[in-house]
Amino acid sequence: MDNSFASLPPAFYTRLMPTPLPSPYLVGVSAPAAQLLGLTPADVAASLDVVIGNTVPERALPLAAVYSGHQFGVWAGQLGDGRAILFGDVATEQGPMELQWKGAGMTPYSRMGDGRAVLRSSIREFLCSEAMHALGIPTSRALAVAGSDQGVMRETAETSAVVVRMAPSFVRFGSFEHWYYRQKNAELKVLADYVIERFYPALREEANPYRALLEEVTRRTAHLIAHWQAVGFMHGVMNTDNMSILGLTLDYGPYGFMEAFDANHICNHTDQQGRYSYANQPQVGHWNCYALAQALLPLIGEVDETQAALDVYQPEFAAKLDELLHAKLGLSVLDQHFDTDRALLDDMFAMLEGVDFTLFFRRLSGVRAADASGDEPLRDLFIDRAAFDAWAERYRARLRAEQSDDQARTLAMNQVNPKYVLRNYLAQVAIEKAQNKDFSEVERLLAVLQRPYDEQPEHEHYAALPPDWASHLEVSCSS
Ligand SMILES: Nc1ncnc2c1ncn2[C@@H]1O[C@H](COP(=O)(O)OP(=O)(O)OP(=O)(O)O)[C@@H](O)[C@H]1O
Repeated sequence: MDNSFASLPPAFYTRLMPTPLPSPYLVGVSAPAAQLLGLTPADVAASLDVVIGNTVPERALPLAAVYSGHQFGVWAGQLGDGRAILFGDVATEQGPMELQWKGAGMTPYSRMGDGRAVLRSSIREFLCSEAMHALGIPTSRALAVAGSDQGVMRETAETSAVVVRMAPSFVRFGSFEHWYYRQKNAELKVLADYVIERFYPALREEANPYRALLEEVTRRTAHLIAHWQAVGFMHGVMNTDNMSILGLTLDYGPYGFMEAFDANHICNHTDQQGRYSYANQPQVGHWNCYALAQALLPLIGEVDETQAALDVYQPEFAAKLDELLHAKLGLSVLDQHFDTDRALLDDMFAMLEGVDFTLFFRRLSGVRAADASGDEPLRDLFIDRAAFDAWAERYRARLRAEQSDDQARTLAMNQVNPKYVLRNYLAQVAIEKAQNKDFSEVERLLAVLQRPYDEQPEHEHYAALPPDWASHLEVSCSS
């Protein structure tokens, strides 16, 4: 095991060891994540001491990286890996993957924190990382989660856990902001060169590789957020220290999937102003790229060039979202339908208010082009049936302009509209069982979420509307 990040000068991190936890137990393993590393779940289970951070793999060089960032729009100064420890990278068929423990103890960047993560939030990160991957959305992965009964204090007493997560890199926008705000241009350049060399080698040939880097990261971020919007994912804490330089979904905290549609929904109870609401995510993504642009300005050199790189955000986001929404509706993007499609989509979102987001799109594939005979299950989701009927007629008219027949379209739509997403209450059920040492639901739920587009008749209830008690669930930054 190597640690490429450790090839950077020592100013970028602090070498340290994880702090052991007593009597660890395995909570869950992701078989596909293990497979990527050439391991079986049994191999991972046999290495429980490594998963929890009590044993450091041979040749690993554990370290905590320094970064800064804007939190809720305000410059927060130095942050850094306060509870994540990078221990090395492993070659995989998708290129080298860095491995981190999250929750493995204090680091010099822990500030007021205890360096720990609770079982609840660790299960949420584990499940959602793998669920997002299965949905086809760029994300950090999670190999395994292990727990220990060592207590940690949050709003109430909870127990500790560690997630082993993986990504080609955990470098964040805030990693660049860190050096920019300290006016350390030499370090800024070292970091940018490292990222280009390792993750964007094609950009070395560009006239201005730093401008090209900004443009590419901006494009990836725009695409990532289009994916989030299309699947109804809300990140909850889109601070610049949670924005990946590779355009991955990073840091699963108080996230949520849209249930009863409300464009202004805020999934993070701590976010009282709704800065990170569903509707605001695209704009915040742009704002965050702006913060990165500011940090890269000394390397790019020209304000106009920097602005031009940033300007790709809006058109890239709009085009990607349009493409994804068209696919969700089983429509092709055709210029001659531009205006009707715009109106069809706008009116769809207006009509969707209060309707379950995931069920709506999944059931949409049952609509037939010729008549209303396939409408029923979808129509049942609406209180205002007349409004639905009127929209469905327009949708049908538009479907008739497509080449595809109903059957082919249904199949294609079911490949892009998931049946199973990680609803908060599903995670909650798994968490409560796990808190009583029953990890079977973590395993079952993970297996369901790893095939989100498949009909799984035996797991139909995982696709159902949330129960009444779920409306009282609140997730916050506390983790
Ligand atoms: N319990 C804790 N102990 C120490 N540091 C913490 C703790 N919780 C959060 N932090 C630190 O506070 C900052 C912001 O927290 P945030 O919840 O966004 O990150 P995180 O979930 O810990 O980590 P990551 O972004 O690596 O997934 C990060 O620098 C993080 O390391």
